[in-house]
Parts: sequence; structure tokens; C-alpha cells
Amino acid sequence: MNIFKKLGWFFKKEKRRYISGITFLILTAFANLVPPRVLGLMSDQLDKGYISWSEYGILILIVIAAAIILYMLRYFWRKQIWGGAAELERQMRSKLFEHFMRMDATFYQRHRTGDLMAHATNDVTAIQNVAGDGVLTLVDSLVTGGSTMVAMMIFVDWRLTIIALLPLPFLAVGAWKLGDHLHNAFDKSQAAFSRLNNKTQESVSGIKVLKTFGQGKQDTAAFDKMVDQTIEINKKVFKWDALFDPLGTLIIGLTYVITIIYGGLLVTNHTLSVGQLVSFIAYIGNMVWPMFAIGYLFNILERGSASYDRVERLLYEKPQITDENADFDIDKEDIKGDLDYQIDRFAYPDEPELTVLKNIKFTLKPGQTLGLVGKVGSGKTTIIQLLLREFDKYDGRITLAGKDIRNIPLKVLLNEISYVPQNNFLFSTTIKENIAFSDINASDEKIITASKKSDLHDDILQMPADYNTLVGENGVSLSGGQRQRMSIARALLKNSQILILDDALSAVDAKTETEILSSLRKERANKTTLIAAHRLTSVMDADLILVLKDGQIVERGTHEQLIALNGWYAEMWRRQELQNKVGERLDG
Ligand SMILES: Nc1ncnc2c1ncn2[C@@H]1O[C@H](COP(=O)(O)OP(=O)(O)OP(=O)(O)O)[C@@H](O)[C@H]1O
Repeated sequence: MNIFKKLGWFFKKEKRRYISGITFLILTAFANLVPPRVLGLMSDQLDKGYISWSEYGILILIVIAAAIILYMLRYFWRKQIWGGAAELERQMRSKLFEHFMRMDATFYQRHRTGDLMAHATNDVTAIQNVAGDGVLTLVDSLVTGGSTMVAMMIFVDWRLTIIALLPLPFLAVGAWKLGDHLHNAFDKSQAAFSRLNNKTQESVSGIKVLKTFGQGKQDTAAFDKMVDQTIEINKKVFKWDALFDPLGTLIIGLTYVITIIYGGLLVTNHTLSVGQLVSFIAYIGNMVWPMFAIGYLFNILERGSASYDRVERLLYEKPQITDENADFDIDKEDIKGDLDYQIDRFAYPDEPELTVLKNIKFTLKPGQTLGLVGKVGSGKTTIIQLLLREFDKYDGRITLAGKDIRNIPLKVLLNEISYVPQNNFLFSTTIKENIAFSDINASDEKIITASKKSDLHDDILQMPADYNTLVGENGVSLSGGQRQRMSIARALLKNSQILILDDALSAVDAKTETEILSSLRKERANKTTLIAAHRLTSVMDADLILVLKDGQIVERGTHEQLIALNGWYAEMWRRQELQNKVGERLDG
């Protein structure tokens, strides 16, 4: 019952809906008492040996009227109570989604995507059930069960009521206990089924890799094992189901047997009329659902409460990247200026002892380009992540036009940055919408200009419905280079003060790379660009190149200065040049 208290805020908000819904439910319970009673009166008429058609007609009319009224009442309570449950679902889902949108990188490091999806689906459904099935079973078990029992006592006989109903509480206990097992088994079976689905999807998506590495047989064996496990888990569902159904039949059957024996005795004694016994039997039918409802109620409330706690715990987590220290007087014009990094030390929150960046210090003037190079894992992406404020805790500061980025409102800062990440994400929609993602109202002309600058326009014209071609699972699959260029077009459309390319040209050929870089230089004359790359040709024209090793700057300067230095950069440059020449010979 605690969960009703926890959801008090919702029931208070939806007070009118629930008061009317519960009123309709109570009226339904009372209207339900009429047909059995009328059935009894009809039977008594028959028992007299003659039929008074006028009285009989009135009874028939009463049954028809009760049926129509019941129909309407049921419609109204369903509309109100199920409507309430749907509203709660909507509100919980929006709350969670907004929360997910607000959270930062550390939150997504702590929680796996699958778990977050489960909270947003299974837990929300369990909470929604409290506001729908929970309210229904509570009112039904109390009002329908209570009023039917009172009707049995008043219209029939209190001794028969007590004795005949003795087995029914076992129905409630059975529904509660077995229902819980059944539900658990069902959850496990659903989880097993989704694991099987994931496996199938992964194997089908990775079929080329599987075959190339000759792993087909092993994968089939692993799949067969998983199918066997899933079947075992499913068998448990059938086991609990097989115990559950006959239990209901047994208990209800027992109730009828007691009624026939004891009730029959009372009829032969003339304590009861035949009509009363008929009414009683019909009332037993009315009692079955409320007994099940009590059992279900416990399950619904327990599950709802556990799910609500889980969701609350998640919602309680506060994002660490906030506008807490923001100066809201700062707007986009105030941050046009030098980008200055003065980082003494940075460590990721999950490994605070491990220094990932040390002494990263440089200044870029508007219009300048920075090149970040170095071995894998040397800290290039981390430097970028700090500018994007994915992490705020570090020794030192990063400033834009002299303003600490942690004091710039997030919206203002991020609006001025276009970021092309290593793993670019495309949505399953049209090419046009994917490019216009940063500015959904962008004109076709602007979209085409952006894709021309990223050397993508000609590729798009080759596609089945050019800019309206769908990409992703239901549309064309794009090559790695096309995906990268589409992300660049998306970033260029935003035309921000700072553009970040994180290994964003790795999948395009050298010629395309040169074309894109030269159009970028023209486009971004007064704007700042950061390029992290493995291929040194991507950064050779940069105003400043930083070579990183284990999170520290080990070489710095322009391309010419670094070649003259004859260190890691010069060595890599020679190697990459040699590779290019060999490649050209082979192609030729
Ligand atoms: N979220 C994270 N939590 C903890 N450690 C991380 C995290 N992301 C990266 N690291 C570690 O920080 C170091 C720097 O990684 P980073 O991604 O910045 O390197 P990189 O130079 O961009 O590498 P690559 O060239 O492969 O993109 C690596 O040792 C990496 O394992």
C-alpha cells in the first residue's frame, strides 16, 4: 500500500479522474448484484409451478436494464482508470527521458544502456500497472467482494455464505504466491528471449566477420546452447501456469460442491427457497474475480513499489556538469576570442589516481587551426572532451576570450562548437534530415552547400532518392567515408566558432581529404578549428601541432618546425610518406 503513498503526487493531480473512475467502479459492483438476485426471483416463480407473465416481464426488463447500465458503467470506469494509468506512463516516461538528456558522460559510464532501457520500459510498465490494475483490483476486491458477500448474507443465508466461501481465501493466496512465481518466471523468459534476439541480431549483422574468421560453426553451437537455455527457462513458465489454472478450478469447484450439499440441505429443510440457492450460485461467480484480485493486488503493488524505487534512485542522480557556476550574462559575442588551455592535470572520475592529461598548455587565436597527433590512447580525444565539458573536474582552466568555460552557460558554449566525433552517429532517417540535424529549419540550399564543402554532394546525387534517401537499417548503407563526410556536413551547417574533427577524415582517401581541408580553410577563415588525427596530412597545415605521449605534450610547433626537430613527428611523417608512395605504386 506504500506505493499508493509514493504515487500520492500523481493521484492528487488526477483526483477528479480517479474519484469519478472509482465511483463508476463502485456503481458497477452494486449493479452486478442485480442479475443474480433477479435470477433467483425468476427461479422462485418457476418453482411455484405457474408463470405470471407480467411479473416475469418486469424481471426480464430489469435484467436488460442492468446489462445496459453495466455496459455503460464499465465503459466509463475503464476510460477513467486506464486513462489515468496511461497518463502516469506518459509522465514517467517523459521524466526519465528528460533526465537521460540532462545527464552527463559519467552517468552513462556508470549505467549500461540496456539497464537504462529496462528502467524506461519494464519499470515504467510496473508503475503504470499500479495506477491501472492496482486501483482496479483494490476497489474490486474490497467493494465487489464485500458487497457480494453482504448480498449473499442478506438475500440468502449467512451460515451458507460463511461455509461456502471458506475455500475462496485460498484462491487469493494461490493467486498471490503462484502469481508471483509465474510473473518471475515470465520476466526471466522475456529476458532470455531478448538475449536470444540480441544474439541473432549480432550474428546476422556480423555475419561477414563470422564467416571470414571461420567462426560459423562455433557461433551456431553457441546459438543452439542459448536456444536450449531459453527453452528450459520457458518450461518454468509452463510449470507455474500448469499449477495455477487447476488450483482455481479446484477451489471454485469445492465452493460449488459445498454450496450444493449444504444449500441443498437448507432447501429441503425449507430454510431456503430454490430461487435463493440459484441466486447464491450466481453470486459465487461474482466472488471469483475479487478473490483473484486480492492476490494480484499484492503482486502489482510489490512490483510497482520496487520499480518506483529503482526509477526514483535514477532520477535522484544529479548531473555533474551543470550551469551551477554559470554567468548568464555571457552570450555568444562574449566568447569570440582566444581559446586558451592551461590544464595542469586531469584524471577520469572512475580512475582518479591515473593521470590522463598533464601540463596541456596552448593558446589558439580565432582563425587558427590546432593539430593533435600521437599514438592511440595518448589523450587526443580527452583534450577535446574537456572543451565539450563532458568532464569538469581538472586542475587548471580552459578559457574562451578569457572566460573559464565552466562559467559559460552550457547552451551558449555548446552552440558555438561543432563536433565531429570518431564514431559518428547517423539517425535512421533521410540524408537531408541527418545533415540538417543541427538546424532543422535549414534551407535546401544551405544543406547542399554544406555537403558540397564536405565532398559529399556527388555521392548523394547517385543515391536512389538523392537527399531524401533513407539511411540506416531501413535505407542505404553508407561507406565509412560517406558517414564521416555526412558528419562533417552536419557540423559545417552549424557554422560555429569552434569546429572539432576527431579523427574524422580517417576513412576518406587522400585526395578527398585535401579537398575537404582546403574548403575548410576558406570557410573558417576567422574561426578556430581543432583536428585530432592519425594521418599527419590532416594536420600539416595547422598553425600549431601538438604531439602527445601518455597525456603530455612531447613536441610542439608547425609542420616545418616539427620536421626540423626530427623527433616522433618527423619519423611518422617519413613513414606515412613512404606508405603513400608504396600505395600509389600498387594502385598504379
Ligand atoms: N571514459 C574513460 N574513462 C577512463 N579512462 C578513459 C576514458 N576514455 C579514455 N580513457 C583512457 O584515457 C587515455 C587517453 O584516451 P584518449 O581516448 O583521449 O586517447 P586518443 O589519443 O584519443 O586515442 P585514439 O587515437 O585511439 O582515439 C587512454 O589511456 C584511455 O584508455
